[in-house]
Amino acid sequence: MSNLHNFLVEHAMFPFPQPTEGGPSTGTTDISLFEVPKLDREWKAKYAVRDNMLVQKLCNTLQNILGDTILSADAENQLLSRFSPRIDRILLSTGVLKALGDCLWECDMKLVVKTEQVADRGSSRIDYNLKVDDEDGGLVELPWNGIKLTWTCGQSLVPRMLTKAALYLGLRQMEWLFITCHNYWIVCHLVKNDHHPFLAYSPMISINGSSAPFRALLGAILSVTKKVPVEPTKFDPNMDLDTIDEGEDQGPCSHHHTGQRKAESGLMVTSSSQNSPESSQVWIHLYPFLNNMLALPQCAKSGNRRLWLTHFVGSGSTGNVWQCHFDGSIDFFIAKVVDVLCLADTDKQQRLHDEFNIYLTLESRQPHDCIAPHCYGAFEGNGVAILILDLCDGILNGWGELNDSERLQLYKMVWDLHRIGISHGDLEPRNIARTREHRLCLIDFSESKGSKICSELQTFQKFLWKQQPL
Ligand SMILES: Nc1ncnc2c1ncn2[C@@H]1O[C@H](COP(=O)(O)OP(=O)(O)OP(=O)(O)O)[C@@H](O)[C@H]1O
Repeated sequence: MSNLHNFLVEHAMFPFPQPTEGGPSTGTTDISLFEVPKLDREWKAKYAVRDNMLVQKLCNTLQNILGDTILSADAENQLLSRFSPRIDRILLSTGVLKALGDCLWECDMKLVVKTEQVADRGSSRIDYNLKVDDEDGGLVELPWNGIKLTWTCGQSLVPRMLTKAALYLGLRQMEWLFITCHNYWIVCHLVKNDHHPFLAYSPMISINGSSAPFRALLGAILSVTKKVPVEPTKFDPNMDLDTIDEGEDQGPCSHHHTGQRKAESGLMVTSSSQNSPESSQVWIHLYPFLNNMLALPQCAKSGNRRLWLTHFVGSGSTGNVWQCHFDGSIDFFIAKVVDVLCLADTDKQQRLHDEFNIYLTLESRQPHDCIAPHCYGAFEGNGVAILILDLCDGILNGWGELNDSERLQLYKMVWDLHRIGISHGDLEPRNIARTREHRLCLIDFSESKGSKICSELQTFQKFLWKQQPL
């Protein structure tokens, strides 16, 4: 018979590979500053406080909860098979989950992996979303997720990353977040408090020869599910999260493509509700891309250039797509929004720039509106880049929806595109839209390239006519 807590102190360790083995993560979570207004007051961290003892506090909580829980010889052998020689440390594999599940089992709790969204086109989202059986048999939403934020070893904790972690926690109404980067972990705790909710964060801790990261993780899970509070972090108002992104330092990605600040467009954007008081609305000033020659729609020209993102349409690998309208107008448009919060977002930003260049080419041709929705320009502001387009009625769900004349119309459209020297690069039904004038058009030029060969056209012909002659 041995003691579960002592067992964990001795065995709950991860391997410590060299940076070349696997390398640091460069993924990032998909969190938009536009989501800020959706945060409930108590979940919106306003400050960040470094707590050097945070991990230790979690380990102490775990020790208190486990007390002298005894392991039978069988249970010990079972756990040893999970923990020896080392726990598989990669969150995207199941080693950690199995080890956690076994420990919770010893505490008469069952771990259920609810959803698992693994890396998507180089951008890591939520790795795991877990549930634990609570004592009454109901399911508890487990506020723990391992996520990967862009953070290279040795880099100090940049405020921008903390802002993102705080947003992530607040939007998902979770208290704990474990950020991993190669051999290091950072633990974040959202401390809810009506007067000044804040984010407590640990210094970077190494997994080298230490079982503390795993114990802290289990401590966070058990403290929530068993409702055992962790020793509080002292509030310190020195680092104000709300003002972090203001000022001249616009972060690593800003002006990446332009190298200089552009003239302000007078355009502002928000996802705040129009019913919310002015004081709680979050507005971002927008600056046109340097090569933006396109004019805003007529309804935006009469003075008030405020853009309201009103309805979330969908998201893709480049960014989030919103329905929007200008102040005082009932004409709806589409805004394709890319977060530019950290270096890993530069890839998406580049895709938006490339897509905008395609729209510029199309807009300079007549009749441009046969191929794609009208584009009204591309802009960037604090942490975002945005493309404004005409709103279409919907997208195709499959090629089978097309009648004969639509197939011809579409084929001709792609033919025209290639004549201009552009290949779309992603001709799928989801990228074919129906306009409000009941025509078809192509959307999503984020994979488009200049093209000399027409293999895309040949493949497309096969899609449409299933290899039968025209
Ligand atoms: N002009 C538009 N009108 C209406 N809906 C649109 C428009 N543009 C995009 N959408 C919607 O938003 C979704 C995502 O847009 P889009 O495909 O441009 O984004 P993406 O990030 O480039 O996606 P992908 O991962 O396919 O490359 C589309 O599938 C469509 O439903």
